[in-house]
Amino acid sequence: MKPLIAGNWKMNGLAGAKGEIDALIAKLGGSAPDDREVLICPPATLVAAFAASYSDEAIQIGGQDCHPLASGAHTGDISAEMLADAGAAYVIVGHSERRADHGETDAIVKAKAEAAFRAGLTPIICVGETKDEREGGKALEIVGAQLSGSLPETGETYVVAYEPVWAIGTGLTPTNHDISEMHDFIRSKTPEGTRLLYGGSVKPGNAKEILAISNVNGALVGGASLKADDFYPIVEAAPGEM
Ligand SMILES: O=C(CO)COP(=O)(O)O
Repeated sequence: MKPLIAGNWKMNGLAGAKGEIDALIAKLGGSAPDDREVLICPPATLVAAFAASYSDEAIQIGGQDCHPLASGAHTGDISAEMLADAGAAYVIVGHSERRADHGETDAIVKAKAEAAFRAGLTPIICVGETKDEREGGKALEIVGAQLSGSLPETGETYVVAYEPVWAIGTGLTPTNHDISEMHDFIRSKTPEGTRLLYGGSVKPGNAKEILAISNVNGALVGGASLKADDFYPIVEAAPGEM
């Protein structure tokens, strides 16, 4: 399988940030190498413009969230169909910032993943434990429960991102042993061929080591995806086809 290096821009980036993608593509020599996939998930306001600009480039565009329904009276929300219509290929669902800030349950995350399939998008389903849960020895149990509640049961392909909440934006990362243990665990709970991403303080300095861990098939990168100078070395650090 091809590793997937995905950038989650969160609520960052105005139209001028397109320059960072142009710079990234220039560093990549015009397009991402054939043996890895590169995805940028910008704020919803930029999805259509970016998807139109890069439709011929080997960089994909994704959304950061979607509503479970296709349309209706849901002020401020965006459906998976709208993201697909705007040119997105992927959508992140169940990010811990949405689970925490918007009360998203596993059942809602699962409904969003199913909405992504309905619209022809590939969902990136996020799971991860808090600091207290990790310190209490409950990381596997918590992630196991999130997986059983959030993963769709259809045979369609999805991506799982393991993002320990305490590692997001903190500069902290689990040990290689803990990442390996968790990814082996997630592998045992997901269909063969499912790509498993690690996310949480992935930086140019630690990407190579993390991406070399078995059952880590890519990264979901927050802060370090905003600048081409930081994101490019992470894309390059991924091993080729695995
Ligand atoms: O939440 C993340 C990606 O979805 C990770 O964020 P950071 O890379 O900034 O820690």
